[in-house]
Amino acid sequence: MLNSIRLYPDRWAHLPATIHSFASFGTKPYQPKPKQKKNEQPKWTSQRGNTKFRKQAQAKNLGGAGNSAKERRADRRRHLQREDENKITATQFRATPTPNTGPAPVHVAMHQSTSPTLFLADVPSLVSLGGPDGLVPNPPGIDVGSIGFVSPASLPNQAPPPINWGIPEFSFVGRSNVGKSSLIKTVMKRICGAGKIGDRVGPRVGKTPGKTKIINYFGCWGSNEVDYNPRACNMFLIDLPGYGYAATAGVEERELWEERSLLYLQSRAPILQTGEVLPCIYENVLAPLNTCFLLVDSRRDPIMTELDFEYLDYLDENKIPVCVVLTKVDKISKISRLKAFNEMSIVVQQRHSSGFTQLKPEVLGCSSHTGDGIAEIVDYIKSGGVWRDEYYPLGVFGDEDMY
Ligand SMILES: Nc1nc2c(ncn2[C@@H]2O[C@H](COP(=O)(O)OP(=O)(O)OP(=O)(O)O)[C@@H](O)[C@H]2O)c(=O)[nH]1
Ligand SMILES: [Mg+2]
Repeated sequence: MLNSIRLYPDRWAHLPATIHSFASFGTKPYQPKPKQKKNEQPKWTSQRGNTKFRKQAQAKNLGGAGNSAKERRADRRRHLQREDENKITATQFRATPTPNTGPAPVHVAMHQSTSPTLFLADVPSLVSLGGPDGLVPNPPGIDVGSIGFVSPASLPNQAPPPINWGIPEFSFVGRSNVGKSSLIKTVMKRICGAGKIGDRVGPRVGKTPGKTKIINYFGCWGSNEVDYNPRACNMFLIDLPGYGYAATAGVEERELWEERSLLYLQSRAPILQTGEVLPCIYENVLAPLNTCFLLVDSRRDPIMTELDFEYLDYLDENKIPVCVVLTKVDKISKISRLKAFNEMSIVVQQRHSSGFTQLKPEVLGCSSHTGDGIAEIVDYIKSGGVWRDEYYPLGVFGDEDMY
């Protein structure tokens, strides 16, 4: 025990002086005093009139030394209360050596989609699969040449574009401060060389969690587009408020954002309120939510938090295609990157084997600061996201050259 006190000197430094002197802790473990029997009088009451006791008590400042009986009672109550508090503190801070567990073991399970070089280089390019009669091959990708802020869509009077416009949407979700807005901004810059078109600005980035408070739509137009109106967009990138801790808002406000984000996702997903899953196409309308990028901070250990899992469950229930992106990879070493990718890949594999089919098997990674991995995310989007894996009946896209 004494050794353990020496091992953890800091643990004691902040304790009040009374605790330091308390029971010379460490020599023997704390034992609670036996409970007083019901009808037994407390010791001090039998000595109430004892002048010697009172003087001793006064000297030790133990209470019971006041002038009137009332004062003495109050003194004793305070003393007993203090003693109780000390007991709790002493129990809490008892010096028990905690085993030194050392750094967490690194699980190295090589997986095709997890090597740190792969995420920089390998996102499958669009493969035209062809299809049975009546079906056309995958759309040849989404043409995006310019990009800009379209509208917020958080409030009822800020309705998102009607789903029958058939414009694909890519939304970015994740914990607050994970880097959603930064990623959208960087993707926008990669696509059109700037984050701004006219007076339309890019997403706002902030150091404090909770910067983005409403759902923001960023429209992307074709490279030859001259009419920058939302109807002419070829796709939308959607910046959502983060979940988890937010420094800029209280719990209630945060919960409101979360609820709005979840409702938005549900309303754009290929599943109806009745529970019926749309086969991507419903009355010639494509469910607009193409892919939901779930951003996870690559520095986290363990990589996924409870909230991330809850969010994944929600996305799964609503049949929303999810692609996991590890962010801020510039902040960690190569070995930590490998560890993060492996850990994430194991999570994806486990989810797949438990029937979570909406999760894309590839794990992407990026840094919005250095630009690593951004080209792959842009490629993924431009090549049609999850749509590249599917077939669509002829005429779904209306004008064939929409893409
Ligand atoms: N080093 C590094 N920092 C990053 C990266 N991406 C974002 N950040 C920083 O992380 C902080 C949060 O970035 P945001 O893009 O505002 O994060 P967010 O997820 O939109 O946050 P909320 O809007 O609060 O939910 C900012 O200080 C960014 O500069 C990255 O790839 N590398
Ligand atoms: Mg943001």
